[in-house]
Amino acid sequence: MIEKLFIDRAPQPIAPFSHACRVGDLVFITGQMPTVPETNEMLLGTFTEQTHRVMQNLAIVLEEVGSSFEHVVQSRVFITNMGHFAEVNEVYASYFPQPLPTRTCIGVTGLAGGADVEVDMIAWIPPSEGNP
Ligand SMILES: C=C(N)C(=O)O
Repeated sequence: MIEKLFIDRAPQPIAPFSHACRVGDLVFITGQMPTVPETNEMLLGTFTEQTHRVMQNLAIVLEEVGSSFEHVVQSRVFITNMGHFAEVNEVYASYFPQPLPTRTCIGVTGLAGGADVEVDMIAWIPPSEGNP
């Protein structure tokens, strides 16, 4: 069964998608943008600022589905300028315990809403009271 999840606390969708789809103990999370959840406005700051916001948005979704950065198995990072690769990596890595999940980084010509950073993830949902 596929469970399509809508997360109230996360930034609201700016395109036709669910925040996440759960299949068994895996959750597939839509690419998060640097959108501020409280205002639903895009934070178009530096790559560092945008990456923090993106990772904070992913933290909201991970928490709401009963997972965490520790349980991410794969991510994809999209950035509009590979000149900021190192800057994005530093912020990105700071959210994970070691060892890191698998990842692909892709340089793109543009992202929705004029953003410079987008990250999507696949994560495992470990057993818990709500997920026996
Ligand atoms: C923002 C997106 N993740 C999208 O448009 O697909």
